[in-house]
Amino acid sequence: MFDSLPDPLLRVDNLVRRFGGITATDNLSMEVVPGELHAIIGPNGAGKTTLISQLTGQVMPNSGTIRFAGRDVTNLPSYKRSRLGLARSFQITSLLKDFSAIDNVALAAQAHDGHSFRFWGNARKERHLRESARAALERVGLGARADIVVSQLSHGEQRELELAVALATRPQLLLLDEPMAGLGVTESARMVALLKELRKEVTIVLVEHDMEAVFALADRITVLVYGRVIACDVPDAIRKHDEVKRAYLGEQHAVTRHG
Ligand SMILES: Nc1ncnc2c1ncn2[C@@H]1O[C@H](COP(=O)(O)OP(=O)(O)OP(=O)(O)O)[C@@H](O)[C@H]1O
Repeated sequence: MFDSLPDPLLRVDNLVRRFGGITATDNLSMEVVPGELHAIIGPNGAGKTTLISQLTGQVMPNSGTIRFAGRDVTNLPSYKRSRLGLARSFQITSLLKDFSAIDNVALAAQAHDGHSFRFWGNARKERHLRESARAALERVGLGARADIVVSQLSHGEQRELELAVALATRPQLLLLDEPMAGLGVTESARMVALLKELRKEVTIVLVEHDMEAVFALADRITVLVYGRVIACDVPDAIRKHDEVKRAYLGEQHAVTRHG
């Protein structure tokens, strides 16, 4: 995809995070360049979610640095990173089930603009919030479902709504933690098609166990095992990488064949 890599949008250097005796992030360094879809894969417990949580500021590292858009954000709280343009797709569990799809997106946009949730009534009235919320819903294909209450949306639609909520903050970098989890074949295909569109507009870091989706979408793939980066390369090279095959892809293949 790139002849020579542009300056990174995100740069992680020597990141370490321990939980008791476990080193969940073990001297990890990586870069994400503008415009790429960078996937992070690895076996269960490899430290993928812990890494994403450190990028957003929900978990603080023991040591190392995180630079985003040219700034050292290692010690910044989550809301300040969000203002700089770093967004994590909200989990379904954080959607407000009794509110409509558009209310959920408008509230997220409002919170990002720095208003308190106690003024949620305004999110229903303020035109610019409604308009940007509607635009975000259109982008994920939920335009016609804007007024449906979340609890009435299908699982796949709720996943799409999570994306719209993240997009409403107009991020420079979108962090997605397992967007395909729990989706059926048709819903997964829809999500892949949607991410193919979104990647044209926003840089994406994708944590995903669905290897078909990862290899269809990623420009580059970083492979984690026990909190360490064992490889970072384009999909074709990752597929052929001996240590990756041994540590992860080979093992998955064996599970699929015999499981
Ligand atoms: N809050 C925590 N307290 C204690 N240990 C934790 C905590 N969060 C993560 N861990 C441990 O850190 C390691 C990495 O976990 P993490 O959830 O980041 O892995 P993962 O690659 O996202 O796994 P999965 O693919 O199963 O989601 C695991 O050994 C996990 O048990």
